[in-house]
Amino acid sequence: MTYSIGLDFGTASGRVLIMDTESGEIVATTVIEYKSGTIEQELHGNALPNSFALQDAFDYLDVLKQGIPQTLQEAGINPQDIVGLGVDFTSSTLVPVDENLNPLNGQEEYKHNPHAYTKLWKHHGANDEAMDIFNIATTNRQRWLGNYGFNVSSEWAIPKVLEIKNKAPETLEQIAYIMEAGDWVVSKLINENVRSNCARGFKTFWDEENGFYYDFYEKIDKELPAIISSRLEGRLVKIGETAGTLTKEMSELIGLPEGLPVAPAIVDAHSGILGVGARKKNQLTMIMGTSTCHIMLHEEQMKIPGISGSVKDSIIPGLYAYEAGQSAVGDLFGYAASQAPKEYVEEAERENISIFELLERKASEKEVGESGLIALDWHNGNRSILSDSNLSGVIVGQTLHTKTEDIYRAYMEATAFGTKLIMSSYQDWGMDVDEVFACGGLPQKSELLIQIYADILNKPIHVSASDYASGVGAAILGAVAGNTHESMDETISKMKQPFLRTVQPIPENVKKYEKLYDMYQTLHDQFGFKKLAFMMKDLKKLANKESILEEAF
Ligand SMILES: Nc1ncnc2c1ncn2[C@@H]1O[C@H](COP(=O)(O)OP(=O)(O)O)[C@@H](O)[C@H]1O
Ligand SMILES: O=C(CO)[C@H](O)[C@H](O)COP(=O)(O)O
Repeated sequence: MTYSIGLDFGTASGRVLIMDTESGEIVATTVIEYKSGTIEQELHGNALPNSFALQDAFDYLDVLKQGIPQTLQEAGINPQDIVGLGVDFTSSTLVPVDENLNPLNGQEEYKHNPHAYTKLWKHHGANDEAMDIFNIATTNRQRWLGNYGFNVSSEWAIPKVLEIKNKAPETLEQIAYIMEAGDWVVSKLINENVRSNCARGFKTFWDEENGFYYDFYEKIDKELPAIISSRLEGRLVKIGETAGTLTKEMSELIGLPEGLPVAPAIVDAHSGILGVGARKKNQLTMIMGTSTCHIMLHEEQMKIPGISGSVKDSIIPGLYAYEAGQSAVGDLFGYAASQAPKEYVEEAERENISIFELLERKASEKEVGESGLIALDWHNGNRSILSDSNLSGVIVGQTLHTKTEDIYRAYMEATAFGTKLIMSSYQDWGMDVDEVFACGGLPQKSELLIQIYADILNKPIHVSASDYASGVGAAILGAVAGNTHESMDETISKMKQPFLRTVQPIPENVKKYEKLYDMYQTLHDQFGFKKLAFMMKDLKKLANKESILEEAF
């Protein structure tokens, strides 16, 4: 028997999976929480701006050093039977490193310097830079931003690099490479600076044909082209290929055989597509966790406003993958749960259930529309379709009778309405949505959530049996790197996870939600209007799709 390892690095933890490459069985898993978590309020006693979300890359190494031996032991298998290893990671999560690929924050003199730390995908410290880049693109928006939804997000790599240049130029001098965290893990494993086409295509203004858009960088900042070519270049490896093999040093550290094939890193959400086995056009996959990503596959590239991006060969060789997303989903539910009143906390304790479970049960007892609330889920900004990290959350209709569970349910509905808007954008551009898949940590945790999504999208939703779809995807790429089967397609067929259940829309709820969706759209357009109006002006000129845009917005 042969096995493959998937390393899935999420927002709060890293997960190690060992999978049987023939049966697709997940033989063992380990979850390692990041010791420093997300560093948001203060760094070693110094306050950080609200927009900051940093991590300590040494925590990722713990996932390798502790997680892999622990999982091997639990699986009770011979490490020599492991044939490959794959890595997926959140993105754009950037690690600044020195010449030896060591994170800069590990050096004593940089311990207190936020710009020496990993900037997590949801770090919004580059909001001003993103807006500047968006404005600078005016002269050639179709070419530079066309494959990026005609927009710029502070969650992407280039604004974050520019932020370091603007706010900490002396630190930038000491940074040898700025790496996507997934590329960094792979590079450490094989001891070579390699970069995957997946995150690069989605987060850096790059495509395979033209490479980095150096003419655009030049317009943004005269020094940027040199910064990018020295700090972001590296040997390019494509999804489906092998990045390299495990070094002796790493082999001794993590207990896997020297020379083990390692796959290039894939963005975590994208990896989920492989895990559920979505391979055809017209399949929409929602990867639902701290945030949600909505991925579509298609054989053509279209410049769709408000969609985060499209990249060829980034998940399935030969197809374009489109990504859209919502920046706060599980995070928003976590925030709502943290606001629960004392009597709810006590009730949950008495019943020995989590606050999530208590709120879900109470919210399930409510009828659609009963609370009179409508919310906008922009508590961590809006990724799609407005791409504005400065936007904030809204809840209307509160009265003295509003209960915590009403708000909790309104937030769930808001995320589903946001997903409907994203799905409509795909449909407006000619991508039918025949099937909807849900994976990630959330779908299994909340039945109510998936029912609300089925009702609001008016689509049956197939829920993955594994809450580790992204890790499964990484293990699939590990098996592909190890040449386990004839083709990538065959590897996916053997290792993808089955569906746990299909949730059907309830017709009565569908009707009620249609009315609420109209209200949601009004609210969405009112509060997102400023940025939208700005985009509309250019998009009308560029995209020549006036009627569709007018309807959609
Ligand atoms: N029962 C639950 N209902 C709703 N949300 C939950 C529940 N349990 C955890 N969450 C939220 O799910 C998110 C974690 O999702 P998960 O997919 O496990 O992790 P990641 O995003 O790191 O990959 C957290 O933001 C948390 O607040
Ligand atoms: O932007 C991303 C993908 O492009 C992030 O990786 C993602 O949104 C964070 O993932 P998760 O919610 O699973 O932690």
